[in-house]
Amino acid sequence: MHAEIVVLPGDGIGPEVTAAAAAVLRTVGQRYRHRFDLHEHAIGGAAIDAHGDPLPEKTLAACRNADAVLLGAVGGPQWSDPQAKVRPEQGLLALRKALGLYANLRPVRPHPATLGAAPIKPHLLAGVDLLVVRELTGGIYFGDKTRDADGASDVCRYSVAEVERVVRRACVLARQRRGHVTSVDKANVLETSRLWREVATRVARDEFSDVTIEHQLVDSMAMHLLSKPRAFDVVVTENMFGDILTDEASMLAGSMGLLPSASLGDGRVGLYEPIHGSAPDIAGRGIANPCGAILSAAMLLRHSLGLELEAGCVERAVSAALEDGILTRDLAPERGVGTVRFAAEVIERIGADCHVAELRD
Ligand SMILES: NC(=O)C1=CN([C@@H]2O[C@H](COP(=O)(O)OP(=O)(O)OC[C@H]3O[C@@H](n4cnc5c(N)ncnc54)[C@H](O)[C@@H]3O)[C@@H](O)[C@H]2O)C=CC1
Ligand SMILES: CC(C)CC(=O)C(=O)O
Ligand SMILES: [Mg+2]
Repeated sequence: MHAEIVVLPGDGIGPEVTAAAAAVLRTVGQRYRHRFDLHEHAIGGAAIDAHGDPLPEKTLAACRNADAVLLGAVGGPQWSDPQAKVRPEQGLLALRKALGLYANLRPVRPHPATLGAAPIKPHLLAGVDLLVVRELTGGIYFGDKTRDADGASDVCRYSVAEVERVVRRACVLARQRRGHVTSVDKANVLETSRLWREVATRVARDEFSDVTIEHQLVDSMAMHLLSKPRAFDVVVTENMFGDILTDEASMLAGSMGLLPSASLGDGRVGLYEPIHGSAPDIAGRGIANPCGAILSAAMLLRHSLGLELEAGCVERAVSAALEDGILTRDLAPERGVGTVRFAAEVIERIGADCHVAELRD
């Protein structure tokens, strides 16, 4: 197949991890005879520096015309002045909104080889396999923001239609898994959460009789996620709660560097990015964990290009590298390898168990 893939490296460790994921995509293209054309464009702080705009027109146009978009991360202290008129993060929020990517899929499946790095008892982690579906284009991140001499405000708003579509997406995904959805809100306090709970209850009851739904308040969910993570299958929640709960969930896997994501809408283009940020504290040192970015590339192969078998090859190559004890420094501080070496070890293992002829038969 032929696919146009836009790569948005962004800031901090973004360029380091996207280089690793792009190398993996090129390898998949060569081994399985696909033509993947990768084109880099600017976003975030790098785009502010080069063009004065965190999401230049040219970048947005390229994303709209692509088959899929792979992104690293945006942001950093040099663009974080409270007085700044434009911020890198605005570029990413605007891109998600412009492409209508309302469902952010964040799978959490701790690998046995990284359990030792997780600050949670290993017996609680065996068999954990959950999928957080985070609403991505509504809520408090997108509401009006005001500031005056006395204070500031951020408006949180959800429409019925916004809740319906993301809950539907979560229920469809649950059907393909273990058939259980946990909807997370703060319905004891927030009006948007009372709406969320009503709509989620109705959608599940009226449209998905084969899916069970339960409701959890976000504060106790933060606790349950660590004390009984095996209890969850699909977790659906609003934008900010999903952002926070998935950083927490990365500790089930062992590092922020491990978790991938896919952002999908009803349109053609999907956006794929690790869940972590630009990690300024380790940027430029060649030690970032590229797993989240590489596994995001696997999600790109699956969800945007329909290449399920190739996606599986990449996921198994990452697993095989971890099983063979190849770990980055976030997981093995004393003996960990760098970003480039980890990517090379994954690339070496791609296709070890899956040759082109088998894939095409
Ligand atoms: N999607 C995006 O582009 C996101 C951007 N950000 C931005 O990133 C900047 C830094 O934010 P932080 O709060 O520090 O969050 P962060 O996710 O960048 O880093 C949190 C901690 O995790 C570590 N870490 C993250 N990714 C890693 C990886 N791949 N390998 C090894 N260690 C890793 C970092 O070294 C740091 O100690 C901010 O400007 C923030 O706005 C934050 C989250 C998401
Ligand atoms: C706009 C981003 C910085 C928000 C975030 O932390 C994320 O999407 O994970
Ligand atoms: Mg986040």
